[in-house]
Amino acid sequence: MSRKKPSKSKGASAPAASTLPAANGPQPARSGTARPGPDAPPNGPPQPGRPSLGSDGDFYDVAFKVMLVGDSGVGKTCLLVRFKDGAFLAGTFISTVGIDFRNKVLDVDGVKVKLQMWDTAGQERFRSVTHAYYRDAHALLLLYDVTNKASFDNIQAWLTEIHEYAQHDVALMLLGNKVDSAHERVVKREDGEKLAKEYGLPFMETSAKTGLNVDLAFTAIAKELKQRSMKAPSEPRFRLHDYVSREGHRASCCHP
Ligand SMILES: Nc1nc2c(ncn2[C@@H]2O[C@H](COP(=O)(O)OP(=O)(O)OP(=O)(O)O)[C@@H](O)[C@H]2O)c(=O)[nH]1
Ligand SMILES: [Mg+2]
Repeated sequence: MSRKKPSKSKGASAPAASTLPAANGPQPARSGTARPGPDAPPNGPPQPGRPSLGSDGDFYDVAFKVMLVGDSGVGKTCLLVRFKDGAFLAGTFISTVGIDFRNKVLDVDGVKVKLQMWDTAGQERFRSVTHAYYRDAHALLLLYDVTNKASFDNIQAWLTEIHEYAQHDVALMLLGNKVDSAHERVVKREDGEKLAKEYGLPFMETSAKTGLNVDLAFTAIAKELKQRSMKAPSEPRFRLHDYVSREGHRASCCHP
């Protein structure tokens, strides 16, 4: 069994994207799937009955790729670190170079779902690098910063890019981050809701600093992807929109 250690360093150079079948199927559990790029095995139907050991030493049933996109500085890396490690990266802003990734295995209704989370660089000069990864993504978290109007205005441009490069059925969620910075807020919650409605996207406001809605955003995506790939005929359909609007906490509720 392969025990390759995946590169986790910032600034990891971008491997070429691996080929996916048109159906954008989930990755079945098997060793070595933690490593993105040319060595990653082709996707295929999930095999929930055969939990496998990933290269991080983590058992999982099915794996999916989730990509974080949005302008530089909106908090993609911090959101990922908050979710993965439960910590906030305060201090000097270190912009991501190229692409970085982290893995986390979640228990979704008794199924071990491994999320391979790709943290992209928001800076324009890395755009061609990130384009190569879109088509392999099963889900995209599109972020803007509620204290930065330009990052909100750029959401439409990001959606155009997503439609151009991602799979047509990619699971997509819009996140307005940094809601802890109430005094600096320039994008109202209603504006985010309106934009999300316009494009038919599930929407939540988050804070990588306090952790507000961070676990929820990733869990919602994991539930959606797991259901898409292994829903039993008798099982009621998971509705991402409903789940997110029902479970999403408002910043004023002072959740963690
Ligand atoms: N107050 C507050 N600051 C945040 C939050 N999330 C991120 N930040 C800060 O915003 C800055 C940018 O965060 P990053 O996560 O590095 O931004 P990024 O989107 O990864 O940026 P690129 O890698 O350049 O694309 C850092 O100084 C963070 O400390 C948040 O939820 N609240
Ligand atoms: Mg970053």
